[in-house]
Amino acid sequence: MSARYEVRRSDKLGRYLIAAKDLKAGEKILSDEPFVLGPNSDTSLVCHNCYLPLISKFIVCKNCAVAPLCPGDGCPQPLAYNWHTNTECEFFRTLKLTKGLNPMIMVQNVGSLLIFRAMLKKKTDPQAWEEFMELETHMEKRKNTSIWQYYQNTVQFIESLDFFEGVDVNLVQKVCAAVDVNSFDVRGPQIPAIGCSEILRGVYLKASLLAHDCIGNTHMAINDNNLLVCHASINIKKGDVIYFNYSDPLKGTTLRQQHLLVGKYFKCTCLRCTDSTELGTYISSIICPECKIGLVSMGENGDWKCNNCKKDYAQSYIGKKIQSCSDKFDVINKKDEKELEEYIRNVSLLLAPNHYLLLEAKQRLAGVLRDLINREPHPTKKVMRRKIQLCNELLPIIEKLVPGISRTKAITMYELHATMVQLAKKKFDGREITGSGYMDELLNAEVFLKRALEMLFIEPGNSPEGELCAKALEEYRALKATINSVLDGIHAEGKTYVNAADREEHSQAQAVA
Ligand SMILES: C[S@@+](CC[C@H](N)C(=O)[O-])C[C@H]1O[C@@H](n2cnc3c(N)ncnc32)[C@H](O)[C@@H]1O
Repeated sequence: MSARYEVRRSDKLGRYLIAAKDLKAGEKILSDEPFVLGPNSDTSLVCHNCYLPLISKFIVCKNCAVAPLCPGDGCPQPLAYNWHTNTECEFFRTLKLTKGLNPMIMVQNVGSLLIFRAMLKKKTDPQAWEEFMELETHMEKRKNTSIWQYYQNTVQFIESLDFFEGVDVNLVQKVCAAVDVNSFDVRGPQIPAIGCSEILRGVYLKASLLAHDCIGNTHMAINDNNLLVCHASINIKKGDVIYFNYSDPLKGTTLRQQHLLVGKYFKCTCLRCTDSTELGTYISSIICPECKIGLVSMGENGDWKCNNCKKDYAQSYIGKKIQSCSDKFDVINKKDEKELEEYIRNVSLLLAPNHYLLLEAKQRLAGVLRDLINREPHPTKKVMRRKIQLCNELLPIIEKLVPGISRTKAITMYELHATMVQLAKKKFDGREITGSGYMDELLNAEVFLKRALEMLFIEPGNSPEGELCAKALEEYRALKATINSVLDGIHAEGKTYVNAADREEHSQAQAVA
């Protein structure tokens, strides 16, 4: 396989990747095993072998008598990886004898486990360690700031172990910085009986070289074995920079920039960040309090201006208005349909129609309605119509901000198709639409399901999205069968089905004649 990317370096980006050849949307660019993976620094106790939370009790590894592990039958099998490796186990045994390392010290310092394991690589995998040490750390910007202070406990813990020469404050802080600047969120193992997972952090040496842009051109997936696979999300031309969006594309510029500045230490100057309308979505804008017609957006100097009456507003004034909408969102019950509807109604009077707070509320509401439709034996058409409306409102914005292959887009399209099919069936069963009308609606739904499937196909099989892909494929087969049987029904009545577009064309031609 010829190389798909090359490493380059610039003053602005440091090292970054470019396409070594034209890459098609959906084409694999790289795959990467984690250099290190572990819990966040603010974690509660987790099993040192599988990273499942240890809620009330644990056992201690029989060999080293140090590592806290899953009680009872042990870690759920099969395990993707044993994080408490033989090497670490022997190492802990030695530290127990020489430095008095014991399980309680590990319990107290579980937030430093990831850093400890990264440092252990210096002994166990010196070549990967060298590469890890080359990663961007922004050490100078971190020195003596609150983050430096925050990691002092980790420094003390690692220093107390004194497990190899040359361990000092700067080295431990550098490892903490390399993890902070370069790690990816990774879904931990599923917690039995609850079904959800903790979020872990993983450093991937190849993938961490990807530069950021708020309109990325890649799609990243990490499977249950923690393998990261990066695909092109749109066509990328040879020589183009390969970008990954480090931030949340459905947040406004101020929030994205804050996240990048605080966590990654740079100010993003991408096309979206320098466009006050954010590619025409007005995702951060509010309705002008003066003329009530225009939208007020933030210009480059940080001041806000209405695009209709041109009135200027101070950042503090607009900031307060958005903050009050955000505070209201924080306190509502996001599982309650009525509360979400009321929130959407109220803030729609203040915020631009695609404001990120409204988008989030609409995404939540679509999820609540999905659960309601799936739970109720006879969901109403009103609920189905509302869910379809929400998906239709969300999709064009997602399309603009995350062009090409996107997980959120795929899931929204899948959800849209599912409810379109359910609603069409209900209307057909209730004789509200004819066989042809039913066919029209099923074919419309099929378009969304096909597009969702095209995107879901690259998701790893052993991930929730991969499972959704398998489910969507089943539903695609079922939809095809329904379409064929509806078509048979039309033919049995001695009629032929003409699709909606052709019917329209035909009636226009007749009108002209
Ligand atoms: C995950 S690392 C990427 C690899 C890094 N360039 C290196 O040489 O190790 C993230 C860092 O890359 C730089 N970077 C990435 N994208 C950038 C961008 N769009 N503008 C400025 N700096 C960027 C920043 O220094 C950021 O903290």
